[in-house]
Order: sequence, then structure tokens, then C-alpha cells
Amino acid sequence: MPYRNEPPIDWTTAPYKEQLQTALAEVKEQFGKTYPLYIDGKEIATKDALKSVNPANHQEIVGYVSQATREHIDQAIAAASRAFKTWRHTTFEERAMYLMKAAQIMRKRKAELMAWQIYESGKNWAEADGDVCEAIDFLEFYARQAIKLGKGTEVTPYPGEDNRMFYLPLGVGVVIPPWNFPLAILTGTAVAAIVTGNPIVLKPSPLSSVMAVKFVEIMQELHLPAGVLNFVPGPPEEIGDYMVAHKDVRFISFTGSKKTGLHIDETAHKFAEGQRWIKRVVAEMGGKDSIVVDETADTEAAAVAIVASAFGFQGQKCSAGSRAIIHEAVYDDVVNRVIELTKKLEVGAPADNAVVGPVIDEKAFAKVTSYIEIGKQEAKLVVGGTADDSKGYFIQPTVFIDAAPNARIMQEEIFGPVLSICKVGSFEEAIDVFNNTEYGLTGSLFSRERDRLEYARYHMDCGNLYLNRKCTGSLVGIQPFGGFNMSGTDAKAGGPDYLLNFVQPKTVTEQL
Ligand SMILES: NC(=O)c1ccc[n+]([C@@H]2O[C@H](COP(=O)([O-])OP(=O)(O)OC[C@H]3O[C@@H](n4cnc5c(N)ncnc54)[C@H](O)[C@@H]3O)[C@@H](O)[C@H]2O)c1
Ligand SMILES: N[C@@H](CCC=O)C(=O)O
Repeated sequence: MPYRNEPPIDWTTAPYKEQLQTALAEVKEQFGKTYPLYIDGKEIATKDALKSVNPANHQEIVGYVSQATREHIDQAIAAASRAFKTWRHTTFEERAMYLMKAAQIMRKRKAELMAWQIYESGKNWAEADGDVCEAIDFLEFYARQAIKLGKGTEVTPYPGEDNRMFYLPLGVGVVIPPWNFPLAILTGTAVAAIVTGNPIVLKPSPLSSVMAVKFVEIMQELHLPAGVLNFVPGPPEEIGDYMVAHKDVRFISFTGSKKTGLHIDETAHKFAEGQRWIKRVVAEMGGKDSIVVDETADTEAAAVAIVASAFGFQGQKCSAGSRAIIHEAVYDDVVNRVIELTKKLEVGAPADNAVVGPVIDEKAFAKVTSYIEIGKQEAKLVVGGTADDSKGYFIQPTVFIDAAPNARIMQEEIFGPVLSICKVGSFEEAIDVFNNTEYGLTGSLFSRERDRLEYARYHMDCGNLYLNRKCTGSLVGIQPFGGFNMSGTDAKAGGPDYLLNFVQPKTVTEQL
């Protein structure tokens, strides 16, 4: 079957609504369980287990997850190294079949997988559906890409010689995903490494480790050889540097903040005694993404896109449009529409499918509310600005207008429901403001001028540019995803070149 994206479902309609409500009730019944590590094909329960709490309700403990120590990391890396001896010699086709089976299981368990992340990550129903669909897409897409990659690449024929180039796995990989796409990014990064022949040591985010357990349970159903997937949730300050610096690790696949990404990059590239390679680091990091609206734009469409991009999943997407840069001729019109739409956003519990849920934890709540205070000094608050953490970590969608291009709220990743709007006098100035951050992940331009749309293609400095639409919601296979500059290595997850990050090409010449 050719690849196609998993279709989203409207879970607010029958019979899906009942299915999801049943899944939410059944998952709630399972709250408070303790889950093990998984190393060398064996489950290991540890004395310490970290609790994972529902961000919408401090009283609800979603589960407890065993915590790995450095000893466990040694065991996991040793198991992965042993597994590499045989896993590397399986074919791309064989490995791809595991991914396709995993996709089937996820499809069957979709409502349940959504329910876990509605509770553990605070996603509303559509966001949770999008995340599970994306995980399935990664499995199906990378399976097919792997089969292609297994055929090698054609080289130029040369008389008297047989020349071939093909791809070999790298070795043991450390995979470190973030919490905000708790199934999708974890699945995508883990299986891209596995399908290319690399055993992995997977360290999930402490904030979404129950969802990570569910991924591991699915992979266990496939009976992968022992040591191919090792699961080591644990405190990053204790095991993070240790695993990244380990001499037997060949590559690190990281997705997360700029600060952690740079630290991992530096740690990985320090030579460790006994290390036999230069480690490869894939680091996909943060963003300060903007929507530009010029004076010719459809202002209604622009306002709808600005609000969706800024407040989808509470602004906790690397792709979030946290800045809007608007031409003075349409500024008041767009701002008024944005204010009106933002005021309508209902804040509440994700289990009840409120549009805007909580931010992920206490630390995020403190960070976002401190930026709201900074914003009050730097710009004019027109919507929101209030927050309440008495039951969960709820922050009202907040809009600042008349922000200066270099204000902190226009430069720093807030990662919460805060939108900063800036007025510009010309299209050229808008592009300068767009390009003035250290990041370069996503962006949008709303314009009816063909010349400007074409200009933007090459001059708006970001990895994923959208013309006349919102800047979130990339689809696997359709919009390969990754950013420029401090947004990372631009590995283009979900794209045709992504698997090349986890293989090494070899050329063999035979004299005829
Ligand atoms: N570019 C992308 O594709 C993309 C996608 C999603 C999220 N993000 C970014 O991720 C960030 C949000 O995620 P987060 O809060 O989980 O990021 P984070 O940097 O805090 O953590 C990411 C992962 O790194 C781990 N970690 C932390 N310190 C470590 C260390 N010293 N060694 C090894 N691992 C360590 C964490 O436990 C987690 O698993 C935002 O900046 C967002 O923009 C980027
Ligand atoms: N790929 C997702 C963003 C992933 C980062 O958080 C999007 O396009 O919205």
C-alpha cells in the first residue's frame, strides 16, 4: 500500500465520543500503577519511582515510573551493543515489518492512547488525536522509507568496475524526546533509529513517561530481539550526561529545548577514552515562530491562523506562532479580530475537551507567568494575563500588543499561551523583524501579492514556512519538519532524508 496519512477523527461525534469517554473512564481506573524499566528484554522494577501527575488536577496521579540509575544505563548500553551484532544484519524489509505491526496496534488502541495523554499531558481531544495519528504516520512512513533505503543508491557506471553504494547502521543510539508530543516524537525518533538497524537506549521526558511506557508495551508485543529497545526513564541530571558521554554510544537523537540541546551537543562531542567514532548528534530544538500579515492579506483568515498557532495545545509546541508581525494598514483590524477570537477560547479540563488546557507543570506555570509579568512592562496587555494553579496549571490565553521587535517577549521562547504582536510600517520591515531571532523553526506569511509570497519562500529564514495558513500542524511525509539556526540540526523528521541521519553509506568497488 502506498503511504497515506492517518485520517483524523471528530471525537465529538457518535460513535467516537462514546468510545473516547469509555477509554477515559478505563484509563482512569488504571491510575496510580507502577511501571518498570525495560532492559535487554526484561522488565526491571526499581525502588525509586517517579510520579506522573495530571496537570489539570494535582490530586490525580496518572502513574509511577521506575527510575534508572547509572548502573542501569551501563546495562542498557551493554545490551544494545550485544543486540547490534545481529540486529545490524537484519534486512531493512524485516525491520520495516515491525513498524507496520506497531502501527496496526496503535490504530486499534487509538482511543486509549489518546486518553493517557489527555490526562498526562493536558491535550484536548483533537490535539491528542493529532499526536496519535502522527505516531502512526511515523511508523508507516519510516517503514516505507527504510525499504527504499535498503536498495542503496545508484552511482555512475564506470567501465571495468562494479561500483555500489549502500547504507549500514551506525551502532547504539541514545534517544531523548521531549514531553510535548508524548507519543508522536518519541515513536518517530525511536523507530527511525531501530528501523535503520540501530539498537537504542530510550530516555523519555519525566513529564510524559507513562505515555512512553505505553509505547514500550506496544513494542514488546512485537517481540523485537532483546536489547534492540531499552527503556530507561530516569532523572536527567543523574543519567543524562552519563549516557550521552558514554564511549559505546554512537549517536544521540535529541528533541527538546535549545539549552539542553546545546549542552548535549557539547557533552557528546567530548572524546571519551576508548571511543571509536565521532558521535553524531541530531538535535531538534526550540522556536520563536511568527506570522507575518501584510496590508493585502485576508485579515479574517490571518486572525484565525494567529489564534490557532499561538494557543493550540496552550502554545506548547515548538512550532507555536508566539509572535505576530502586522502591517500598520491592517494592524487594528487584525488585532481586534485576534482579541475577539482569543476571548472566546474556553479554558478547562482536557478530559472535558476544553479548547485550552493547563500548562504541563509547576515549573512551566512559573516560567510562563513570569513572562506575563515581563510582558506587562514591555508591551500592552489586551487579553488574559491571569492564571490559577489551585487545581491545575491553568493560564488564560494572553495577548500583548505594540511589542518592540527586540523585547524579551518577542525574542525568547515562552512555551505557553502568550502571544506578542508587533506593528511594522512595510513588508520589508516585517521580514527583518521575522528574521531577527536566533531561532528559525516555523513561520507564516499572509499576503495576496504573488511577488511577496515568492520573495518569502527564500528570504523568511526558517525550516518550515507556510503561505496563507497557520504555522503549526506539519504532517508526516507532507511537511518534513525541522528548523534552522538555534532551532537545531534541521533533520527534517517525517521527510525522505530523515533516515540518513542514522546510517553510514559504504561504497564497494569490484574490479571486473
Ligand atoms: N524542533 C522540534 O522538532 C521540537 C519538537 C518538540 C519540542 N521541541 C522543543 O522542546 C522543548 C520542550 O520540551 P522539553 O521541555 O521536554 O525540553 P527539555 O530540553 O527540557 O527536555 C528534553 C529532553 O531532554 C532530557 N534532558 C534534560 N537534560 C538532559 C541532559 N543533561 N542529558 C540528557 N537528557 C536531558 C529531558 O529529560 C527530556 O527528555 C521546547 O523548547 C520545544 O520548542 C522542539
Ligand atoms: N511538528 C509539530 C510541532 C512539533 C513541536 O513541538 C507542528 O508542526 O506543529
